[in-house]
Amino acid sequence: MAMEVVLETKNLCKSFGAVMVNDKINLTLHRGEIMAVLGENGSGKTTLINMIGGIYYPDSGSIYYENKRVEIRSPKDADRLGIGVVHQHFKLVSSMDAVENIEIALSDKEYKNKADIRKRITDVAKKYGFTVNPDKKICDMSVSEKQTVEIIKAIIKGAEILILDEPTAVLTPQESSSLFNVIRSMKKDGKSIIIITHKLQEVLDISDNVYIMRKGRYIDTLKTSETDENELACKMVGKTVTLQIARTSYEKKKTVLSVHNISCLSDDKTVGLSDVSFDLKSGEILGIAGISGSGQKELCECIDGIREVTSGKIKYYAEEGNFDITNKKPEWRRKNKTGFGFVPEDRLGMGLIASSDMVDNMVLKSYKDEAGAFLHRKKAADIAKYLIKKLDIATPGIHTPVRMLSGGNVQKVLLGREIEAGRDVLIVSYPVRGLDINSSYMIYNLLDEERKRGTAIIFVGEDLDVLMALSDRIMVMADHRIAGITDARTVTKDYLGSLMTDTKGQVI
Ligand SMILES: Nc1ncnc2c1ncn2[C@@H]1O[C@H](COP(=O)(O)OP(=O)(O)OP(=O)(O)O)[C@@H](O)[C@H]1O
Repeated sequence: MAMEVVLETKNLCKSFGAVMVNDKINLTLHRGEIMAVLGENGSGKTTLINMIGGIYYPDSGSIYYENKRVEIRSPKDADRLGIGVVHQHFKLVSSMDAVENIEIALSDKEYKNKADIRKRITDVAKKYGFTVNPDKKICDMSVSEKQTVEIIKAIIKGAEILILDEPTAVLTPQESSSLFNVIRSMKKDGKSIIIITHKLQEVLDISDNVYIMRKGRYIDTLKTSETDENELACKMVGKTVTLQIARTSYEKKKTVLSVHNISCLSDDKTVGLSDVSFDLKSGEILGIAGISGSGQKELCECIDGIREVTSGKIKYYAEEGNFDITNKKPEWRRKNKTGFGFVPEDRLGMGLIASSDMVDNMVLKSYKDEAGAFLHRKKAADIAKYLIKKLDIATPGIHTPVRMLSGGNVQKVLLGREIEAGRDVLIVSYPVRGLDINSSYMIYNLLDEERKRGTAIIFVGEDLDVLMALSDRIMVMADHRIAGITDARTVTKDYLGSLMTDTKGQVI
């Protein structure tokens, strides 16, 4: 690796209120280096890149670009220096196509001509191995395509340093590996990359060095080729962590949910689900595997009552009696106490109010049907306190607005709320996206505890090893139908992989 230093931070400090979230941070990035930044949720990673990217201004300390001290007071300053940041929430105009989005992002007159921009996009795509349609509207693009536009935009704006904040959290494994190929060709071209990711396997796969933070402090920089998952996890958390998933065998008592031949439409009115049937028992985790977009989202939404089922039936067998919940709206479900815990894959639709604190957000979900405003607020406050302890949520307290929490901690609030609602059925889609490795295992073990309590769980996941370790059965979806339902204890990864690409819909 070339040893030329491109970026250096010296003693960078940033506090929010009384909390020091970056404490004397020194980081050195070399030309052509891929540096992974690793740290638990709330350890200060995003804050650090936000200072380098001009979103926050440091309280003290300095930043050097190519050995010259620089002032980065806005994202425009960062752009001018050649620092491009791709945030988790993309900054693109949905109604415009890629060319128009890049056009408005450029201050440089040279590229203001649409044909020039289109050519620049295709040149960059060709050079680094991206696939992109410059004339496609952002609203019609997949998450991965939108991310591609963001990265191309940064390169066209002249980025020599590219900073990616959890870029793979929203990508399928296949999309992640194409992104990594692009990152490798950028490195070959002399660009430097900082990547934040919680996935240790990715850190080992893509980076040259790993920069580790804990509770706002710098801990260590490790050479990737000389470390492993266990060392990374321990350095990050500050103690030995066991990366083990419990799977309690539980005698399944009764069927709680029965899905009979359901079909539905997708958002774009094509097939969303085709003739899907299965039963779910109390105390069972049914893992759902499949290439993203194979009907998992539609299935969860039909069961939760927020997507219309066009044919078929969904039945819920509760203590209080049997209910046909097909196409029953959330209000009806709430009134009849037939609602389920639900963590959808689209986090924005999860019903958290960013400006409210944890207590109000707890009240939102479950406790408003109970008598007495004071009582249910007290109960919600108790649950908020319990969750902070149980899930190790980093927050100054139960009355801090949720928007002030780090991404992973917001996610823990949501997950905790849905799990603690104590419903008979819990549906979780990609529950550990954005969570650090320690918190991810905390969640797996919490799901196991729920199973022990008799909760019936639908767990949509992407990591086949985790699905195989945690679930009782795995249902594989392909092409919006069931490709197979297998015993998670005996199935092989290869077999699951073959079902994921099977479009014949053969139930085993
Ligand atoms: N605007 C803000 N106001 C108050 N506190 C904030 C603000 N932004 C971040 N924080 C706090 O700073 C701490 C560090 O947050 P940061 O987002 O940098 O963590 P992170 O390491 O990126 O976490 P994650 O992995 O969950 O994304 C958190 O405790 C968070 O609550």
